[in-house]
Amino acid sequence: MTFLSVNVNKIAVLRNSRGGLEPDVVHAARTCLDAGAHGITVHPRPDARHIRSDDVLALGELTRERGVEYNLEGNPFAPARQGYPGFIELCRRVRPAQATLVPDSDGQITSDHGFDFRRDGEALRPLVAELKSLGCRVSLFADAESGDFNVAAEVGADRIELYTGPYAEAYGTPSQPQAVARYADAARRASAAGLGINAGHDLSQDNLAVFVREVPSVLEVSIGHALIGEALYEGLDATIRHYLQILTASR
Ligand SMILES: CC(=O)[C@@H](O)[C@H](O)COP(=O)(O)O
Ligand SMILES: NCC(=O)COP(=O)(O)O
Repeated sequence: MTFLSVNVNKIAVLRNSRGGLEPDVVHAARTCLDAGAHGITVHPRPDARHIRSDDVLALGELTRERGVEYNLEGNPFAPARQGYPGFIELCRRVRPAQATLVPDSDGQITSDHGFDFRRDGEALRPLVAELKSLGCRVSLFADAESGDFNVAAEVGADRIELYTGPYAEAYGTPSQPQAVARYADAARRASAAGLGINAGHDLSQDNLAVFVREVPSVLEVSIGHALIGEALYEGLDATIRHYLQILTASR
């Protein structure tokens, strides 16, 4: 079964909009895990617009206590600044089970592309090596169109995370079949290069079933934005259970 890692960034967006401690990111993450989610994802950004360093540490403790996967995502090249020690330093402090490296620029609204492995490979190599020495599985954010998964494998990555924004955009439109075919092809090429496959960005209860049914070997999806929105209507516990039903039925 494809694992569900719940991204709780959006809980922190709501909390930060007023200051204070509510809604509580750790409480929300615990509720997701109680409902059966396999892990927790966060993607702290240097501007600390949502998840902050203290959240990263607190969720590290929760996931360790619960024995579940912690997936820390972020840009390893963004410099440290006041309140943000840098992505690799956060990984040194919490040693997440999985570190997902994402090439986003500071101030970007959200992630919108994967690595150019030919251009970025040599810069990634020592970072991947350090993360692996910390005990992290390393995943690299990737576009389905990338032709260079062999380079990602060669610099030491264990997995790629397919950036599913374009799939979500194509879903329900006449270009859905071509989009699905592109992702299925990407997954086959990445598997052939020896990489495991994760996927994420703008996945939802609407578009998830087709993705996991048609794209082979997806080990994990990380989902946040749509899921937290859906939880406003359905409740967090019920929403997680619906996602798990979708993933179980698509096995
Ligand atoms: C890499 C990825 O697709 C997600 O981590 C996404 O970028 C979430 O980040 P935001 O919640 O800041 O949009
Ligand atoms: N890696 C993708 C992720 O964590 C969640 O992305 P989204 O569902 O918030 O778009």
